[in-house]
Amino acid sequence: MPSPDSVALEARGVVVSFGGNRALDGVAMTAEKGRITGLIGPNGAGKSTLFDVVCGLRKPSAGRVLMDGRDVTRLGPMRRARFGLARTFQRLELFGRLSVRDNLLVAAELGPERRRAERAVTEILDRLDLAGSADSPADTLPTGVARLVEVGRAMAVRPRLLLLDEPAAGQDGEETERFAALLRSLAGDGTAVVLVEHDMGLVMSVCDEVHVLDLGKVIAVGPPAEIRRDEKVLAAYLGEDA
Ligand SMILES: Nc1ncnc2c1ncn2[C@@H]1O[C@H](COP(=O)(O)OP(=O)(O)OP(=O)(O)O)[C@@H](O)[C@H]1O
Repeated sequence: MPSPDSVALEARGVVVSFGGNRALDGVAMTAEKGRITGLIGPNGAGKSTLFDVVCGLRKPSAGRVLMDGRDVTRLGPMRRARFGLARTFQRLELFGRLSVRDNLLVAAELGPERRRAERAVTEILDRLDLAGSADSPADTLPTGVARLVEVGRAMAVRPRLLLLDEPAAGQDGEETERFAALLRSLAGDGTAVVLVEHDMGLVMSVCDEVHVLDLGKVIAVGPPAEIRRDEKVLAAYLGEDA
């Protein structure tokens, strides 16, 4: 059991229905500071819906969300962001005509580092190895790089809880390796990182713990080595359309 002080995020008994479809059916999950928590599951399992609930974009019909032990279930996305939550989206949400640097500046100027926003952005660009693309308009970037910019924009608000929705989609092998190192260094700073990702190699190599969702229910929680040979998990993925 993690100590209460180390838990950055706790979701309890979360229920979300779309008409008759229970997208989340009593879901619980925790994410700890300084650790990378994977959230995996076949298509339609409920991963993005759980992110929507955690960041305040969707109200659950039952259940609670706690950040640093504080119940934020009734708070909107802006208040949660002020408490230190940042998120990237599966569908890219960059300002296409703004440069990479300006995309990051917009975020940094909203965060705790607004008084040194330009310096903070330069540091992030270096950390992401994006200095060479700083002046490129976001809509000219290859997808893998654009996803990295999204992560940089989330980093620019100095989050304590960072939700990443398929950040490695579109990256090649080398980019994914660099990205894995970045995730480890973010966790090393004390950030609680939650990773939704279909690249199982990445999930299994970087995550400290993995939660598996299937049809709106958590079917397994554990370290990657256990999850990889869990029969319920294997069965859920075998049932997925290739
Ligand atoms: N806005 C919506 N309206 C109706 N149904 C929705 C909506 N959003 C999600 N769903 C349904 O809820 C379920 C969970 O969807 P969700 O997108 O959370 O899954 P996911 O695990 O993120 O899938 P993927 O890996 O394909 O992104 C699916 O059955 C989906 O069709």
